Amino acid sequence: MSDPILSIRGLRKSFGPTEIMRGVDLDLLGTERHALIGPNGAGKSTLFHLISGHLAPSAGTVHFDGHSIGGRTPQAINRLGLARSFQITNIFPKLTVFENIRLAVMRPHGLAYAFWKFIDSDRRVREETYRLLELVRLTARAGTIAGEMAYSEQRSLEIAMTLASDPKVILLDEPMAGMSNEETHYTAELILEVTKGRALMLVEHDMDVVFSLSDRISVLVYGQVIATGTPDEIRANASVKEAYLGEEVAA
Ligand SMILES: Nc1ncnc2c1ncn2[C@@H]1O[C@H](COP(=O)(O)OP(=O)(O)OP(=O)(O)O)[C@@H](O)[C@H]1O
Repeated sequence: MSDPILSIRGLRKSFGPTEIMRGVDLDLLGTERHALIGPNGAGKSTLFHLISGHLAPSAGTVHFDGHSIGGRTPQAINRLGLARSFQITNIFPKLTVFENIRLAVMRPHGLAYAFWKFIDSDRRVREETYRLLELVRLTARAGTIAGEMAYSEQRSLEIAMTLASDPKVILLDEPMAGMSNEETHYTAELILEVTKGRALMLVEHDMDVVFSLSDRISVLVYGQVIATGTPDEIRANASVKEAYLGEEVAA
């Protein structure tokens, strides 16, 4: 399944006297879908913050695509090809769907908002914007004000915006949160489709999604990875059952 594109070793994070990450080792392979699961407060969001540069590690290393990225800024890490979605907070709710995606397409080029008019004539930006619209099945919504769409459509938009920088690694934080069963199913299919050929790391509480979408799963408990393996391996792992999954999911 390819070599690791992201390697985490001995990662620690303390807030004051409290150690939240207690020596995490984790590899994300180049084209795998890898879910991070664990009980509330285990440190999943903190680990994402440490990978994406929103928090600096207290100790340990994070290597991404040949670069040591621990402690770099989110912008610097993003430029190297790691994109993180923050649910729908990346969206500009008063702009149209098209304008949102166009903005995301332009962002990696460092073009300022003021240049929109000029850029409007740039065929490549338009083409790429339409390609992404189509990829997330929002072409018919191009002219819709983003904030007026259904939650799952806003999620699709957000995924398109995450893809705009053509990242090698995508971190998705609870992509199904707040969705109906139907929306969850739709979004899972979409994630499968749009992350082909890239690495995905996913934090998600819906275990049906986790077990059907993932190539591998890591279980984080109290700031440590207690197991990494295929869905079948994780289901059968006695310490995972005991610490987290219980009999219900394992059955
Ligand atoms: N900035 C902070 N300062 C102090 N404590 C923090 C900070 N951020 C997180 N924590 C603590 O770290 C622990 C892990 O939190 P984190 O949000 O990473 O867990 P999680 O696994 O993502 O939980 P959930 O599944 O509920 O989202 C929690 O006890 C939380 O209170």
